[in-house]
Amino acid sequence: MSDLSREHLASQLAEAVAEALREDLGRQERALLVVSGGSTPKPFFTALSRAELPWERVDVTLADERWVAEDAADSNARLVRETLLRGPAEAANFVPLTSDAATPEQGVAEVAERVMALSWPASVVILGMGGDGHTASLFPDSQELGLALSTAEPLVAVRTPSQPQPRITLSADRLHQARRHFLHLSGEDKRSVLGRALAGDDVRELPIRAFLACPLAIYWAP
Ligand SMILES: O=C(O)[C@H](O)[C@@H](O)[C@H](O)[C@H](O)COP(=O)(O)O
Repeated sequence: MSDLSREHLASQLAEAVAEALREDLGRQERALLVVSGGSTPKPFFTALSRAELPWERVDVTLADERWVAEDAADSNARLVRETLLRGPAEAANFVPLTSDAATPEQGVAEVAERVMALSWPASVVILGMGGDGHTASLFPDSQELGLALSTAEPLVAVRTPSQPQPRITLSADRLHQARRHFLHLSGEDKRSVLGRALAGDDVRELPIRAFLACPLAIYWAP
């Protein structure tokens, strides 16, 4: 693992995303940025937070979220608040994907209203990928995967044996509603999984495949 190359990749991705936001803000009032959570994005979020742009006109939301309190260690909202919404980017408008409801099934309608009020299509969607080929919370072992891949609804509550927490995720349809898609991943294991995904077409086996047909800028470092 080369930290330097991952840091460099993160900076390159941050520059590309900042440029995309500037471009859209040059012709519309607001721009929507949809980001993924997990561990990979941290250096990217830090680099992007330093970008000089009219952040007060940028809405930021998540591709998915664990249904946990926003101050929980594994909250994606906490990750975004602590690493992206700093410095210049602190002025951005962050829209989290959780509510006070006890479960994502009870909270999904309220969160969907909040998300639908944003300025779609998004300027940018940043996807990550897990070792099982999931992206957002489109997990191959989730009983809601078929729904999340086919519904026109913006959000789906997800439970999956491979994850300790219930989740909420943007649907594949909603994640496709963006002008630009980026896939940010690192390491040899994920490169190998991506290679398998590119060589096949069964989306339910490797859900990242749902995004490999559309223009997708892949940012990978060892
Ligand atoms: O909530 C999440 O965990 C993410 O949205 C998820 O889809 C992530 O992108 C992958 O699981 C990769 O995570 P890592 O970057 O931690 O490998």
